[in-house]
Formats: sequence, structure tokens, C-alpha cells
Amino acid sequence: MAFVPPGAFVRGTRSIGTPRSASCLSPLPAAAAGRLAARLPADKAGAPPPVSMTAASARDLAIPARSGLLSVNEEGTVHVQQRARPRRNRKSEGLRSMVRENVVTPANLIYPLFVHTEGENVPIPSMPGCVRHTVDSVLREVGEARALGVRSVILFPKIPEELKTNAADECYNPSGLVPTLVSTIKAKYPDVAVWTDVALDPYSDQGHDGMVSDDKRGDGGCGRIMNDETVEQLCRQALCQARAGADVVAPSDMMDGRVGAIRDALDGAGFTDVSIVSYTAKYASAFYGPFRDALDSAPRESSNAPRNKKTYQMDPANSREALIEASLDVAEGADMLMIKPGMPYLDIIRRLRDATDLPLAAYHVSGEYAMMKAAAERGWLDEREAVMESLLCFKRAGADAILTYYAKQAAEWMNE
Ligand SMILES: NCc1[nH]cc(CCC(=O)O)c1CC(=O)O
Repeated sequence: MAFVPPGAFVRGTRSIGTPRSASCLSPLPAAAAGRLAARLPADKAGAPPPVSMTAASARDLAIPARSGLLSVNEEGTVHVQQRARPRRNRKSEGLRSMVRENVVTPANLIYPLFVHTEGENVPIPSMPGCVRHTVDSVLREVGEARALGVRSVILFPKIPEELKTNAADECYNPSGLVPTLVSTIKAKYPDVAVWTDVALDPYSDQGHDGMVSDDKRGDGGCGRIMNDETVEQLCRQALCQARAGADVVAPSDMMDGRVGAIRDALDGAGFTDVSIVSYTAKYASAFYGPFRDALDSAPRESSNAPRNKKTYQMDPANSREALIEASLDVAEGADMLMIKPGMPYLDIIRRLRDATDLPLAAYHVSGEYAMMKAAAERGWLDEREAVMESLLCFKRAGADAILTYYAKQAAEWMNE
């Protein structure tokens, strides 16, 4: 009997019982046939199996001898003619953990924290377990995460409505919420890496990451998102954050040329040590909904503002475009590249992993968090198992670091 390509039908030909009729043709599992064919030398591939099979023992199989792979030896024990058995490497936790290719540790996690100027913590309904923190509370949270081994946090501010403008000038107010918190956190925990988001949306009365023109010459007859004017504001914002002590600035705005401009601005002011983690491949995604609820930062309906962020965030249909963004960010001096959202975009993480040697970060975003929480609350998912698996999958796809609202909880689980 010759081996046949995976997926084909094979006929048992050994002299057991009567010749098979067409109805006895059985599918050989494709993977098994492929594996065996690849591994056996050509002359052995068609040879009969070493155990002799009697007609009686073949009948005992209940299924007719099919491919020659499944047989019964003289003691009546069923035997598959399979030398390579990958399951041997999975037979105990000792072996499984020895050959495990990827692990996630608390040090890989970046903890996003929502902050506001009010006197009490306010829960975020679409993100159970997350709150907008007061200054005291955020310090406590950073301390607890740090004690569990999470050494990086990123801050997202909810800015009072009266401070929002189209130009978003509050974003570089040195005594604003973010700069104040950065210096407070750094003073108490100098070894925690404090990241800041660079984009105008929390400060914009249009709910956009960039300034909106009033000329109605943009997409759909709305205002345009003004790239270069926005980049100038982003440079001011990043500088202000660096002066406050930010370790990492993370432009999430998707304007063209912002990484290079921010690098120049930082270097020109002596902040050569401040890192830039670029949101390189940031898609115009529906998975940011809960985040926009948390900060009241969604595009505004009543104004000149475009209804969505599609003229600057990337089209979910595209993956080559991520490579274009990545090569620009690398050339402009980014220290690390981010992919966002996370789970639906693992292919993009892998494409960037193969395209650059820079560290990669994946953002497990608010909508992904909300979905897992909702399923877990209903008892439909084992939250712990599902979260830990998700984090591991980011690593396997090629991410080094993961921004996740589960950071503290996951670190707690890892420490158990
Ligand atoms: N530029 C703002 C920003 N930075 C991070 C997120 C989303 C994060 C999340 O959903 O968890 C957003 C929202 C957006 O672009 O509308």
C-alpha cells in the first residue's frame, strides 16, 4: 500500500478477512497521514506493520482495519504505528513547563489607569472593576501593582468639560492633572516607569485626537483633522509630560510625522532619555467604546467634528498599512511599537514582529476587557483561565509587553 496525500481515502490491503468493498473505504486522518508520510523513509512507508494481525483480532477492533496504521498485537492490545508522539512532551507539568515557549510575567504588563480631579473614585459601568481614580487612590493603586511586580503604568485623564477646547491647550498645562500626577507618582515610586498618552482627545471639545478645522473641507463635509497644527500641540504636550518626569511618552493620535517631531522636541530640550512608544498600528476600532465612556472623549455629535476617527486611525481591513506605519516610526526614532486593539489583531503583531527587531507592545483594549468581564459575570467564561490565555497569546504572537486593565489582577494570579 502506498501512502497517499493527506485528506485522501486509503484502503486497508492486508490479508485479513474478505477484500474490502468500496463502502469500507475510510478516511485516514489527514494530519496523521501527513506526519507519518513525512517521517517514514520511502521504502518503509508502504511496508506492512510489524505486528501480525489475525482476522479475529481485526474483528475485535470493531472498525475494520483501515489504513494499516491501527492494528492489534497478539495480546489483543490496540496499537497505532506511530513513532513520533508529540504527546510525550506534554505528559506532565514538569515536562510541559520545561518546553514552554512563552511565559508572561508581571514585568511584561503595563497598567492603564483612569484619573480625574474629583474627590471620589467613580466606577466605569462598561468596565467593571475599573474606576476613575482620585490622586490618593491612584497612588495606592500604583503601589499595589508595584508590590505585585507591575512596574509600568500609563495615565489617562478625564478633563473637566470647561477646560476642553478645539486646540486642547490644557494638554500642556504644567500644573494640569497628568503632569501633577506624573511628578507625584515619580516622587513616591521612582522605580515605576510612568507612561503618558500623547493625543488631544481628552482635552478636545470635539472629541478628536487632533484639531478640527472649521472649513467643512474634510471627510463627509465635516471639518478636517489638521495634521501639522496638531503635531505642534503634541510636541508641547510631550515636552510638558517629560518635564514632569514621564519615563515614556506614547503618541496615540496617529498624525503623520509626530514621532520624529516629538523626538526632536524632546532631544532639543535635553530629554534624550525619555522613550517614545508609538501607537504604530492603531486601528479605527469599535473596541475603544468603554474607554471613551470612561473619559467622555468620543467624537462629538453636535459640532463640526467628523463622526469617527477614520481619517487618522487605520482601516481594520488593512495589514500592509501597518508595515508602512512601522517603517516610518522606526525611521523617526520610536523606541517601541504598539499594536492596538489586541486580540483581533494578533496577525498584525506577528507581521510587525517579523518586520522589526524593536520591542513590541500590544494593547488589550477596553472593549476586550468589557467582553471578558461580561462573559465572566454570567459564568460563561472562566475569567482567570481566559485572561491568562489571552495574555500568553499576545506573547506567542510576538509582543514583548502588554497594556491591560487586567494588569494588577493578572499579576496577583501570577504571584499565587
Ligand atoms: N487617543 C486616545 C486613546 N488612547 C487609548 C485609547 C483606547 C484604549 C482602550 O480602548 O482601552 C484611545 C481612544 C481612542 O483612540 O478613541
